[in-house]
Amino acid sequence: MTEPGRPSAGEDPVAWLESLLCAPEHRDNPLLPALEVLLARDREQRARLERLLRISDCSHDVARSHTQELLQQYDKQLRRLEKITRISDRYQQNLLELNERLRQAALRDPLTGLANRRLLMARLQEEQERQRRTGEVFSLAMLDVDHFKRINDAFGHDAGDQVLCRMAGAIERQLRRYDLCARWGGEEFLILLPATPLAQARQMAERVMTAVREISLADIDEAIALTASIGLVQWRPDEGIDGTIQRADSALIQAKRNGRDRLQMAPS
Ligand SMILES: Nc1nc2c(ncn2[C@@H]2O[C@H](COP(=O)(O)OP(=O)(O)OP(=O)(O)O)[C@@H](O)[C@H]2O)c(=O)[nH]1
Repeated sequence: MTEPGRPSAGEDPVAWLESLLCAPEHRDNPLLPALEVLLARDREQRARLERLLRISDCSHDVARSHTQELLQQYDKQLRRLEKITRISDRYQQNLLELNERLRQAALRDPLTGLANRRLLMARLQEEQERQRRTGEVFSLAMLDVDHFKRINDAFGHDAGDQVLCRMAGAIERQLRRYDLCARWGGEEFLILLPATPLAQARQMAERVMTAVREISLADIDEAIALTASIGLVQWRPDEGIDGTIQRADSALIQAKRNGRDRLQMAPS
């Protein structure tokens, strides 16, 4: 039950006041004009408040959608960046591989895949410096295929190339991991044997000569017998690298003069 002169539970006090002001029994009440003014002001304030709330909600919505848009753009840029990074990684990898292939090409003989002169000279330089530090000597073998021109002349240049490649393989199979065989030019090979005195180098050179004799050329011609001559030298601390190579070359010439298919050691 509503207490007389009070709004019922849950009733809006403004609605209650409006209903009181409209009631005919209050028409002559002297407070009526003042209450009507207050009521009008209250309505106006409520309307303003609602307007403000609407504007605030609206700006919230705008801010929210703006933030979402920025987040989407950020995600998109991030995905793009990931893609670019992946591509750039791939390019870098390709570039590294290309560099490595170029480096290899600059240091390798294209026909046999052996070291070329440049790589051998660099290794000889290192060996010379190492010898000065450790006192260990190295040996050098200059190997030349015997009568190679005959193979070229009889079976053609391609067959000659095949023989050179098989020579390279046969020599390398006799070497240790730290030895280095280079193609010095034409049918001439230079073998660096680090930390190897002459007597030990001689055994290795003989093994190489045997391996050369055992190369099979049956697919080219049954009758070819492949042999090589070797000039062998031990490095001397009092000479430069060129001097050592020169002595190996002289020993090789001597081996050829002595009848080929043989090893000639240079005096130390
Ligand atoms: N197939 C082929 N032949 C080459 C290559 N480089 C050089 N030659 C040939 O190797 C031959 C070397 O001949 P020579 O210097 O007379 O020597 P040789 O016939 O081996 O005789 P000796 O060394 O005196 O036993 C020449 O015919 C060159 O043309 C090459 O890369 N491929």
